[in-house]
Amino acid sequence: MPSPVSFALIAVHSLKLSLGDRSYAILIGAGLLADQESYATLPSAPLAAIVTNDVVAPLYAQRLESVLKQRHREVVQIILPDGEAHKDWASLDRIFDVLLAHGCDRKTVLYALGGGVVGDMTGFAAACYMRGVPFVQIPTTLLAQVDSSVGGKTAINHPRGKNMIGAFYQPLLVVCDLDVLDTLPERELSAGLAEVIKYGPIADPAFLDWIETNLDALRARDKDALAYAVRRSCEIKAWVVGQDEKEAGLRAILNFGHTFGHAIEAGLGYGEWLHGEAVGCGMVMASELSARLGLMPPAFVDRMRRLIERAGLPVRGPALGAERYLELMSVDKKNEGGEIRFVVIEALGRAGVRPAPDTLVAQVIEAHSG
Ligand SMILES: NC(=O)c1ccc[n+]([C@@H]2O[C@H](COP(=O)([O-])OP(=O)(O)OC[C@H]3O[C@@H](n4cnc5c(N)ncnc54)[C@H](O)[C@@H]3O)[C@@H](O)[C@H]2O)c1
Ligand SMILES: O=C(O)C(=O)C[C@@H](O)[C@H](O)[C@H](O)COP(=O)(O)O
Ligand SMILES: [Zn+2]
Repeated sequence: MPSPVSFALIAVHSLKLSLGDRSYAILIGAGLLADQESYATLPSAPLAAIVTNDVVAPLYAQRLESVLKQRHREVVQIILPDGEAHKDWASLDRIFDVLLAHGCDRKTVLYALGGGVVGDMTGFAAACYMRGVPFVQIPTTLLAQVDSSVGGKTAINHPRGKNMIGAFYQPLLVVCDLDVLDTLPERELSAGLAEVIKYGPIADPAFLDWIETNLDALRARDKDALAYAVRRSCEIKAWVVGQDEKEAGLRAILNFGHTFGHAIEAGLGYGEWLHGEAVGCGMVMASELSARLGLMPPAFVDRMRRLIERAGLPVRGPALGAERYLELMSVDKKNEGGEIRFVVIEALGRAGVRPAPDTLVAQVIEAHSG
């Protein structure tokens, strides 16, 4: 595990995700989106496309287009409908239609400007268009800055399961501009905190302590606190992905809370609960499972539930019924041979993946839903 940076005023910081010739920088700082310097290492190409949505476009697309026009002859904007419900084939088709209509070629650079939904779809479009074009992540939500923009998981949803159609495809660069978090709705900030909290129990107990101490500052959008949270989260994610890009093993720890969380998202039809909300609640359930398997003490479940609640997140799942949860969780990429596999905490800062008896999982669900 990389040793943590000190919690102090951070200007622009550059981390590296090491993946051989596909390594890339993760820039973190204020005002980076409209700073020409942020993009200096990118290849020059005549054409570029900004992929964004109808909420983010009015806020930031023009600013990005102005700076990119200094690098590219033509910059196309592709504005998708907002929301998780649109992380689908129709949005992907729209991206391909516009790219083809503008004669975009293999050198065309795609810039994902938005949250995780835009980032995941732009990455998948970049992986597919002409069998692969370069793309850049410019995450504009806390969740996207601490998690989805880093690591190259790209996908769309299927009604039966979350992120079921996708590819591993790495960006050339990630640009996290902390200033854009100013306009983020409070509910979305809380959703991002779920993925920040995740890194503590799976990899870094000291970070969990730090989050508990600094949660109020994070919710008040203190820039130093946010800078540290983004930086430490990206450090941990880059450390994991750098060792296991395609989730042969270790990377699955980043899925803590997601087996239950994805069931909630799919079960409610994508969008009613935010991804971060479902993951927050899913982490309470996965903590309970860890305790019922005898791996962690009951006090750990209380600690996680209290922190997730303090972050402004729901801690009880929707009343879908244990049987429906189990049915939904039977569609999960971690499953093997028809067996549902869960990320559990084995010791504070260490996670593992294992199956659990349906009866035990049902008890966990009954205890934390409805
Ligand atoms: N690829 C990965 O590794 C990974 C990791 C975590 C999550 N995800 C995916 O990410 C998605 C969730 O991402 P999200 O939480 O960013 O949701 P999102 O992309 O839907 O964005 C949340 C909301 O905030 C709006 N928004 C974005 N930036 C804004 C800004 N600066 N100011 C005001 N509004 C803004 C968006 O338009 C949207 O309405 C899910 O689909 C999830 O599966 C992927
Ligand atoms: O990067 C990863 O690996 C993660 O699991 C990060 C998760 O936060 C993210 O939600 C991811 O998209 C879930 O992956 P999936 O393979 O379960 O779809
Ligand atoms: Zn997630």
